[in-house]
Amino acid sequence: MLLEVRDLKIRFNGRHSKVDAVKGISFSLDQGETLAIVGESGSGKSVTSMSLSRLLPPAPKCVVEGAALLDGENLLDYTEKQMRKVRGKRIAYVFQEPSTSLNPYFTVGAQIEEALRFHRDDVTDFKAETISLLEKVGIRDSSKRYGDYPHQMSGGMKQRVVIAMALACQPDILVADEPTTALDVTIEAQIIELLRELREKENMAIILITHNFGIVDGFADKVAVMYRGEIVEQGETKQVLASPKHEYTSALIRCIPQLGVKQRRLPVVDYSEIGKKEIAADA
Ligand SMILES: Nc1ncnc2c1ncn2[C@@H]1O[C@H](COP(=O)(O)OP(=O)(O)OP(=O)(O)O)[C@@H](O)[C@H]1O
Repeated sequence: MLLEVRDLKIRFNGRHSKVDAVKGISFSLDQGETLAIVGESGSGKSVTSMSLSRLLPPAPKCVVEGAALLDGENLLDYTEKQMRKVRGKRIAYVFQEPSTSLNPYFTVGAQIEEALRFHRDDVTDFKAETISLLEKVGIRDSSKRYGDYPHQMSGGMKQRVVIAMALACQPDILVADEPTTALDVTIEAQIIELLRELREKENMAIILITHNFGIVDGFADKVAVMYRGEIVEQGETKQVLASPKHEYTSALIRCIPQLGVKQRRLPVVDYSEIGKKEIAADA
């Protein structure tokens, strides 16, 4: 088992209030496997993924309990120095908005090279490796685009550059947190296709965080559905899609737009209907 998260709890302590953002969740990930964490805004998906690299504010503002075992070692017990060897190198992130991950004052080539210099002792020709990474993520004319600044690229291209930066570190786990939300639908499909290809070529495990069940089908091996800080259902994607056990999962699946099916408007999730109970087997 590459990653095993056990009874993870995350609490934010404000001056006047406390938020239990994650209430004891468990999941696991094997090498080369893809897990999708699906849920609506505020359900605790991002803080879960950020806790794995300890990117959350320190205690007492944010208290994280439980265990996140990477190859059997609990990341939550790591010192800051040990953690620096995990970030990027073992767990890398691609966030929603590529512009926030790129520095506008440096060329994309320089930014990928910086990641290589920091994380890879085996590379000697940084420029050549950068150009080959740009090619790998599907950027045409990569030797020319190497010298581009982020503003000279489209949103989809910038997200490809961010993915190249993540790949530069050869991570075991790539966390893609809503990687296509800021992009239009055709570009979304291309980025998901790129992640699918890379997973196979690089044998990376992927955690895809999304509110959109539509991009999970055919991409993720397993899915965990989060609702208000809890995983209400998890399992093989095909199984969950074919016969969801929880009302919230069914509601999310009903929101996937279907090609050829005319819908005046998307269904609305009716929260009054969502309890802890599972759907009856014959429902
Ligand atoms: N730094 C913080 N301080 C206080 N509360 C926070 C902080 N970060 C997140 N939270 C709270 O934790 C909860 C879970 O947030 P999280 O960002 O993980 O949700 P999410 O499911 O990823 O949603 P989104 O897709 O909108 O990012 C929310 O109630 C949020 O307000």
